[in-house]
Amino acid sequence: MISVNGLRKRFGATTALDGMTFTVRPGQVTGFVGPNGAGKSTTMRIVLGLDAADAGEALVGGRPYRTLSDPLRHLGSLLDAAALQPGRTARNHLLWLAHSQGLGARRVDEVLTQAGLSAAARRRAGGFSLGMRQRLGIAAALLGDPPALMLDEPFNGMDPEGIIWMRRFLRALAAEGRAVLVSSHLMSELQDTADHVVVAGRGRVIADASVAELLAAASDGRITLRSSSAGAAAVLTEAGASVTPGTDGTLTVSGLPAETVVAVLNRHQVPFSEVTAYRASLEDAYLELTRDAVDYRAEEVR
Ligand SMILES: Nc1ncnc2c1ncn2[C@@H]1O[C@H](COP(=O)(O)OP(=O)(O)OP(=O)(O)O)[C@@H](O)[C@H]1O
Repeated sequence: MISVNGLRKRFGATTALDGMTFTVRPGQVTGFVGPNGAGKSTTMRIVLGLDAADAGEALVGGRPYRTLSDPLRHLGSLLDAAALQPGRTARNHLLWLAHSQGLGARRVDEVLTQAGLSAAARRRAGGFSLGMRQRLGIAAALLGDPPALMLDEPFNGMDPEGIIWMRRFLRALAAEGRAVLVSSHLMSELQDTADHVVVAGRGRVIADASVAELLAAASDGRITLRSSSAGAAAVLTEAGASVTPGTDGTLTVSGLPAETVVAVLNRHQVPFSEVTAYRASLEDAYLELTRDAVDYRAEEVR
């Protein structure tokens, strides 16, 4: 288990962390998302003892990371997949890490297989694509067979096949009972992967909930329907609903139960089809939550 309690951190005039607090539970993939500058990397660096917090604490299995005598057996981490010696082969890179922790070559070969890198084990890591470097980073994180994993943007640079592999792999690691924290810019990457999501903004937690809860809140009892009649939006608005036209000819309706929507359209003899409960995506939920916490946003195109 990883717990982050009231972390505060300033860099000069910038407040990077402003009371960041959350827990990463065993047996779950916890997504850690938020706009640029939300404080995700700073939080992870503090968990690993690479930065010192001004206040608060971060614990791994109940202890500060710096006090662990064999840390790779407690927490595996991937912060920067590009950080490796380009001249070393993948296997030698892992052997070097393994020896520093009293782990043998057999474990190195196991994690190379797990990460799908056996065939590339004797190639120089400097020639690896970003996706392969991510796999090598994951292999390194797994060396000590730790109960907790913390991965910063592991989907970065992965091709579609790699993304599917990574999703399944993270799920399997959580199913083995590990606590898995995964940061990402793209909420969509975490769909079908994360059980739980911590949304950060401006150095603190904006939402900390299960994926099911987030989706239910963002769906908010809305329904969608399809109608070719221009009158549909008008009669529903008049009946008290709020209506948003979609780009695909659908209307999203909120503020009225489905039965009332159907009754209103029938009463006004407005043709319609496909009345369904609106299902928000994780991306929708995220955009709604972070609307006020984004530092940099492109001007809307008019
Ligand atoms: N070493 C540093 N010196 C000065 N400012 C820093 C430093 N590290 C982080 N910051 C600032 O702290 C804030 C939080 O940054 P952090 O990298 O933790 O956010 P993030 O959520 O990981 O962002 P991103 O998604 O862009 O990686 C930002 O405003 C950033 O500019």
